[in-house]
Amino acid sequence: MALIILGYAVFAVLGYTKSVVVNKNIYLINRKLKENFLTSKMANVTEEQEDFESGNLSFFLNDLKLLEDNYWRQIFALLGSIVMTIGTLTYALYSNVYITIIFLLFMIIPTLAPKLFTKSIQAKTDTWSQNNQILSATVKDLLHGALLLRRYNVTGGFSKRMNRSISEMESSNASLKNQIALSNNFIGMLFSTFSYLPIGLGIYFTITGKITLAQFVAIQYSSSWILNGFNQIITSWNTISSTKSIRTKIHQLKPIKAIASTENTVVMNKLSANDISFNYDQKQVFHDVSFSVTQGEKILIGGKSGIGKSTLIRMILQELQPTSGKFLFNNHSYSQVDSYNNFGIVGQTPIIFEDSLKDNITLGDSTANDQKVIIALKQSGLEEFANETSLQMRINENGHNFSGGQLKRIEIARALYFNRQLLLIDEGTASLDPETATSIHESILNNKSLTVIEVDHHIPDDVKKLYDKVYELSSTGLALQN
Ligand SMILES: Nc1ncnc2c1ncn2[C@@H]1O[C@H](COP(=O)(O)OP(=O)(O)OP(=O)(O)O)[C@@H](O)[C@H]1O
Repeated sequence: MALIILGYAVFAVLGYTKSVVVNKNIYLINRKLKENFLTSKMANVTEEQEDFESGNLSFFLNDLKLLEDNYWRQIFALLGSIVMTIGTLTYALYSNVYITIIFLLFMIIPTLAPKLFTKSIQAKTDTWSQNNQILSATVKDLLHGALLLRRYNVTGGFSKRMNRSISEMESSNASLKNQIALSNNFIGMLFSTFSYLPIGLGIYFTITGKITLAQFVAIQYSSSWILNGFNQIITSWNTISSTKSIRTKIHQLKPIKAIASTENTVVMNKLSANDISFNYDQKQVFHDVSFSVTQGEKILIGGKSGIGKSTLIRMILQELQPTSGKFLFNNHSYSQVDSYNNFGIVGQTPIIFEDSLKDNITLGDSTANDQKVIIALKQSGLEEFANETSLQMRINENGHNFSGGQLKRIEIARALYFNRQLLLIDEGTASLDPETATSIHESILNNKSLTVIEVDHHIPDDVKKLYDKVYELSSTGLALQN
């Protein structure tokens, strides 16, 4: 009795140890995989990528979870089954080679069966993944716009879209699980059926004296272990193959590019645009645009909405290539990495991270020198936060605990902290009240060491006076206004 209890206890400890080892490995694999995925996506982002946030968020949370359950855990299960099967197979072969081979031959058919299901399971996994992405985009959109919907008293707004996304995702989830269950049960049935047939042969051999009764019993017992082992191997293999498209996407991850750092900045003397023309496909946006800006100079480029001001900024950043003409930095061609190393950008909507004020300025470098951050805060007009206590202040989601003007100044402080000598401002103050916009302009335009190219079409005349040059962009080129 005590021996039996001890046996069960040993099995329990072994079972627990196996789980701990598997979970430790899954932890290490997931950590590495998720870090690599996120770093690669962040390092290779471009403005053109559709559904970048919702698509990747869904892949990160859903597809990688599916990969854990249906790939990594199955790999460990597969290894366990292989060890068990080889062990019992060796024992069975030792008992009687011929009967064991007959058992194995009967298993060929169920072993081939998963091929029937591979394609349909993969297709259902792909549908599940797409529907998860659609649902993520819907959830992100609805939570982002929840307050607006409430303010219009239409909390049920977009309910059709929400219901459709949820139901399509859940139904593809159920459909995928059903398909895997159908496949596994079918394979299980074949294994059971084909394992009974050789038993008849075993009985015949025993009756005719070709094998002893002891051998027959040994083979029959071990055959059920072998059968289970094979069944588990095939089932795991079947589930593993359903994750093929997820694994393909991981293999296609682009390598991590060099990340821009303050060490790579060079002294800026001049940036020039020489006869720049640009088309989106066949549609001409503008042509023959030329200008230059030297160190410390501030220029403003106006022009009606849709004329191509943001397009021009993206070309300066080398994110878009001109149809003809060339941009030169210090009289040389330059790459996108050069532009990211040397140019700071302030856009219409501030990009704010749910983190400390310091991390928002140093972009996550909490080991950065506080004094350097404090200087950047002062230079950008955020004196009230230019102290060590305020640096640790947490900025809420979307910067809700800061004003629009303060968030804008945080973006400017970021560029100054990173020693960006050329600031590209794309309608940076358009959403602010005139007083705040003027005050922000004053702190930027009075900074002698900063070079500024700003594109905006609603800058008041008294602020226009602060620029060295004011241009007007039109489809036929750039005209100097002062
Ligand atoms: N990815 C794109 N594909 C095709 N056309 C585009 C694309 N992005 C912008 N456009 C078009 O190019 C033109 C210039 O757009 P751009 O955003 O540069 O104008 P803008 O002067 O900055 O406008 P605004 O002042 O309203 O911000 C517009 O007609 C716009 O519709």
